[in-house]
Amino acid sequence: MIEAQGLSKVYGSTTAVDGVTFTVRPGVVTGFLGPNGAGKSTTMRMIMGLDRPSGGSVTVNGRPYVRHRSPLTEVGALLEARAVHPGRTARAHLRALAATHGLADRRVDEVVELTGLGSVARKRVGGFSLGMGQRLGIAVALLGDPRTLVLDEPVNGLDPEGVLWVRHLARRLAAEGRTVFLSSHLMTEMALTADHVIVIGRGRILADAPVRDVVEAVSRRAVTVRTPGPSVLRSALEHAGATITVPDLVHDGTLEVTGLDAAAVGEIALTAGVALHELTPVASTLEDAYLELTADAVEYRTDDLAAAGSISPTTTTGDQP
Ligand SMILES: Nc1ncnc2c1ncn2[C@@H]1O[C@H](COP(=O)(O)OP(=O)(O)OP(=O)(O)O)[C@@H](O)[C@H]1O
Repeated sequence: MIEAQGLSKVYGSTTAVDGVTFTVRPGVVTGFLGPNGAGKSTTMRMIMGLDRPSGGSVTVNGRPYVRHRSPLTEVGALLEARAVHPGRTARAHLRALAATHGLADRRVDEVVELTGLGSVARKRVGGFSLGMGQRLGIAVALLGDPRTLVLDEPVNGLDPEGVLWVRHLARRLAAEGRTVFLSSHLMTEMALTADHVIVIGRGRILADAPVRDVVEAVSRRAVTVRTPGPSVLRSALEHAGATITVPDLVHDGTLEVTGLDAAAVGEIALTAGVALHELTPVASTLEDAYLELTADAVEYRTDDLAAAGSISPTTTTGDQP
């Protein structure tokens, strides 16, 4: 379990992380999504005790990272810019780490096997591809058989087979009851891997909810409707507070409506006495939801989604620059 409470990090005039509060629970894969510079890596570094918070706190399995006596067996991490001596072999690197943490060499063999590094374990790390480097980083994270895993962009640089491998690994580790927190900017990948997502933008939490709720909150609010009476329907819908995002461009009576779900649009059409030839909720993906969440003013989007669905925003108020 990872618990952040009012966690902040300020670098000079940049507020990288702005008072975030969230809990990452065991038994599920939690995705950490956000555009570049959103504060994901900074948050993960604070979880791992590599950056000192400017405010608030974060604990792993009930304690700050630095207060764990054997942190490697408590939490394993893959963070960006991992420093590995390029002249060392992967196995030597893992054995050195294992030795300093009192772990048996047998565990090194296990993680080499688990991460598919068998064929390159005796090669120098300096010659590794990005993908092999990622696998080695994941091997390090798994070395202490930790209850909690923090993986920053674990699929970065992996080929499709590697991406699939990370997905299965993350799901298996969560199914074993571990806490799995992984960041990505690949929305589609996250939709397939994560059960729950925390979306961050400009250092603030934009959504903290099960993946399906984030997607539903967006899809519920976009509907395609086709009618022989578009102008009557349009004014009735606008009167009810909807926005017509795509007007009847090809003059076949098709409108795209946001702000109301399909049921509400159907009822308004009935009241207005307009026939409908089509009424289709627009299927959304996590990518749509994510783009919508991160596109606009933070507070508006957070409140809006919370009102539309069961998403509980962690951010409250505050002026966004
Ligand atoms: N050591 C540092 N010194 C100064 N500013 C920093 C430092 N680390 C991060 N920042 C700034 O803090 C903000 C958040 O950066 P962070 O790397 O946490 O974002 P991110 O979500 O991980 O983005 P990315 O996906 O690009 O890695 C950015 O504006 C970044 O420039």
